Amino acid sequence: MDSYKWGSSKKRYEWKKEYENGIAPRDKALEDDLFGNHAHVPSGLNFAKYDSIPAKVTGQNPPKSFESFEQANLHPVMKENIALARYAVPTPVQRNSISIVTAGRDLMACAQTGSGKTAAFLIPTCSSLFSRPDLITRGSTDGRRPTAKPLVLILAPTRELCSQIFDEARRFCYRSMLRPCAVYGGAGVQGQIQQVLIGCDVLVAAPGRLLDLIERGVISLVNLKYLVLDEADRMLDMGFEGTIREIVERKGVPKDRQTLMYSATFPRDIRALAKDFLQPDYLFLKIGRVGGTTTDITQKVIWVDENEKRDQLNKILLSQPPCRTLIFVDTKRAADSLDHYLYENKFPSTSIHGDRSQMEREDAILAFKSGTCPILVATAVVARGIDVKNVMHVVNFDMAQTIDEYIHRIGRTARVGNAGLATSFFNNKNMGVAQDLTKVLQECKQEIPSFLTQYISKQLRFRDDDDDEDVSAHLSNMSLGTTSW
Ligand SMILES: Nc1ncnc2c1ncn2[C@@H]1O[C@H](COP(=O)(O)OP(=O)(O)OP(=O)(O)O)[C@@H](O)[C@H]1O
Repeated sequence: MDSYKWGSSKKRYEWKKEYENGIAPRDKALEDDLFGNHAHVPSGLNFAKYDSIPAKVTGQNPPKSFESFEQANLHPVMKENIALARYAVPTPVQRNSISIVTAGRDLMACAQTGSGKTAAFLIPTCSSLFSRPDLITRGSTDGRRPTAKPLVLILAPTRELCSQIFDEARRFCYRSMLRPCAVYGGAGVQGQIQQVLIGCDVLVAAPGRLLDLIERGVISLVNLKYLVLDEADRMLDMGFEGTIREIVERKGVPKDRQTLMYSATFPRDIRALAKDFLQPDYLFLKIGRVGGTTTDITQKVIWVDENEKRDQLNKILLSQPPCRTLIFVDTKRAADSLDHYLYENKFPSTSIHGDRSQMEREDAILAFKSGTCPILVATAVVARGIDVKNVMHVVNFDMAQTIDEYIHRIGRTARVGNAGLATSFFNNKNMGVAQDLTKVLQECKQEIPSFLTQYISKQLRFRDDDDDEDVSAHLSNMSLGTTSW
């Protein structure tokens, strides 16, 4: 177990004092690890189409966005790292987010899956700190127990997502003084403590493990400059809200930090709740529709009764050229059982769910990424944020129970302008999502199967897509019981 290489202990650039008066040297081996082909998700033919998606900023005096990374007011080292990552042009969420964060404003941002939200917060926050060596602290030398004092805290809902954002942070902090770290449950806590005590300026954390390390006195948030909630609507829903409040409101987080929130979906009631954490003059950015998806995904919905699902899946997998396929099921047991079935039928599959040990979870993602097991059976644990190149097909073996969950799941394919396919098995058990699903299919001009035609709307209206100032009004109407949808 000790010799296992956890995601959180991966190598990062180690700044040395002697670099202070010059330029930090390159580290060729690390550069290959961070920016080599294996780490690169090439943008697709439809990348240019991002420009046609309307971007809207709501709030007082928003700063102007910019056209190219060159025009943005970024540190030269950050510009080099962006070039190494092969990002030629910023996506719309990056253009707007970088200028808003650089202008010192709080932000709630909503943009489609796979459109570069991670870099939209890492680039401006880290870049602004590259020129602030005065803020960086390292363990005390006076014999007292050292405490890590991060300047940037990124909270994310799953261990896999923390590990992935940590990888991005290792890229964007390359050749800088900032040392990124990740803490999340399941992985060896001692190794994580060792790492944060060496130096921890950018911390990617799952809420539970972070709270534990704050309570042990290993991490203190008193120096925080930026608080980022990735998958913010998930971080503020019932499962996490209490822990987030505990961390943000009762653990010494400075009131004058900047707070940034990102997601592809943002239900109106959660947006209203999110205001508790934002400055009153925060800006609300939406690229396209809140909760919308990309037209680069071909969405197929087919009727399949429960007892026919396995046969149907078998047929689909055999009828398509072998490609990286992610299959979602509802429960941990279903994941185990379907993985077993596929394995017995000689498909190269593996599976991931919350009852697996963290070692098994990291191994499953690695096998899927490397292509050793190009079929991954998963529960919702990888529905959000996970970015694996060339996922060509997402199958909802068990249909998602909410439209937002559906949007995140199918968003594992067709990332950064690539095309992808999502096939959903639908039957009597899924009628609860029929109306919202039909709207999404209509909006994206997808084929609507005969069993959904009764839900076709003459006028498409989406309840989460109003601008942010409407949210409070909506909530008070709701409490009066006058909401009509
Ligand atoms: N400007 C860019 N040019 C090219 N590729 C980019 C650019 N920005 C981001 N990418 C790549 O796009 C992919 C998707 O980015 P990211 O995971 O941040 O998307 P996201 O919007 O957070 O998606 P999700 O909502 O699913 O979490 C990543 O592989 C990232 O490296």
